[in-house]
Amino acid sequence: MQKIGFIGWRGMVGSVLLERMRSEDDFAHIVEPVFFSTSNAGGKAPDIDRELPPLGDAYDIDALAELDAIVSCQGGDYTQEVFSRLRDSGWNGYWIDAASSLRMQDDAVIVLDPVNRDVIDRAIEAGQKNFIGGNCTVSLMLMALGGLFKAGMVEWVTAMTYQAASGAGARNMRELIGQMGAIRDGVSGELSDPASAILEIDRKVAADMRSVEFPTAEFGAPLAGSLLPWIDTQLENGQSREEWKAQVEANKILQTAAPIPVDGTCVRIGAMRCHSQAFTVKLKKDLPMADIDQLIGAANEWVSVVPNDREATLQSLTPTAVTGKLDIPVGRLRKLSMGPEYLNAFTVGDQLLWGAAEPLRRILLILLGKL
Ligand SMILES: NC(=O)C1=CN([C@@H]2O[C@H](COP(=O)(O)OP(=O)(O)OC[C@H]3O[C@@H](n4cnc5c(N)ncnc54)[C@H](OP(=O)(O)O)[C@@H]3O)[C@@H](O)[C@H]2O)C=CC1
Ligand SMILES: N[C@@H](CC(=O)OP(=O)(O)O)C(=O)O
Repeated sequence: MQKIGFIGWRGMVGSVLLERMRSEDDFAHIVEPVFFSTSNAGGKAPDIDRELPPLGDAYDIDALAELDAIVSCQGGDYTQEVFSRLRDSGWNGYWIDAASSLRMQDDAVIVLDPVNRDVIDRAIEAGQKNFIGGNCTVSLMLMALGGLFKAGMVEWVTAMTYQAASGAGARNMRELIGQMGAIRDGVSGELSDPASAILEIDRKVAADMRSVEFPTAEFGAPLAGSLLPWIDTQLENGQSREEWKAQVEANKILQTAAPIPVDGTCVRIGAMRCHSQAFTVKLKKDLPMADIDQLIGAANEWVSVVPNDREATLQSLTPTAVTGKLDIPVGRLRKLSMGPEYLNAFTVGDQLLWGAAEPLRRILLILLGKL
């Protein structure tokens, strides 16, 4: 692989990918990186400490067809528009993509190598060419609970999620902060007066959040000071599309012989870029807690078990503690009162790192023979 194209590198996921690739010196393994744009062909390529040609046109099928591999963080609309035309032109290179469009196709592998390296290796061996990053929530769940799945201990899981604004996009992150600011600004006078009545502050906050002036163009409803128990589109069976992805993608990543049920409620909360999840795991048998800790904590080099005590939890198991890091802490591990086979667990992960950019960075290295 000599010539590798990057599309969507200036977006939020693409920027995190580039940042990781620069900090790990990945470009040293790439003979000819080529950067593209959907909006600024001919513009300046990003700084990767190397002379680069101007940006190519991301819709130029002939230019794309010269590449050995393409990494796209541009989004599903772009994939829909370009991928089939490129394949129809006879292109047989590797397509690596953050978007969900191709994930469930038979000829696509969902990549999360700390969990499914065996699946990836078999696919490469078999000549498969489409390697797609998983849904952020699913990838973070499997990074956290992969040890239990691998040991065949999981009968079913419910995942109740607390998903960050970043999953909805950069504009949504801005809107969340704008909403926080609007709430604060509406009661700044009362806040500076310690004697002001809290119920009056609360009344004003609620009125501001319900007013038509409150900034909700992106989320469609107030998120700051509230939450949104629906993510992505609506399916006929009552699930949100985000909830549907949990089972289908997890089982595809793991290539399970019989599907393991995974279902729950996906909720947007006012965190910036870390998704949290509360799990109930129905174990296949009553495993001792020490064995559970061992299975979870030894599954990969990023996961760690947080002791189930208040101080450690508030110190290490929050979006604030995890943001910007590859760490996957798992805590609140205890048996539930439903019985010894019912395990409670809670995890937090950066949805732009393991949830989006990192699996793509790593599949590229695998295909380059560097991982
Ligand atoms: N956000 C997430 O958490 C996750 C996203 N994904 C997938 O990745 C795709 C990309 O998501 P995301 O990175 O959030 O999308 P962004 O909206 O941040 O970026 C997408 C593209 O928008 C263009 N763009 C237009 N204006 C700007 C601007 N001011 N700053 C930066 N880019 C701009 C860029 O294309 P150009 O340079 O060509 O103009 C950029 O590549 C998603 O559609 C989704 O399929 C997957 C997992 C998680
Ligand atoms: N839907 C996720 C983010 C995302 O982009 O997911 P997917 O890659 O499955 O479309 C969220 O809102 O948090």
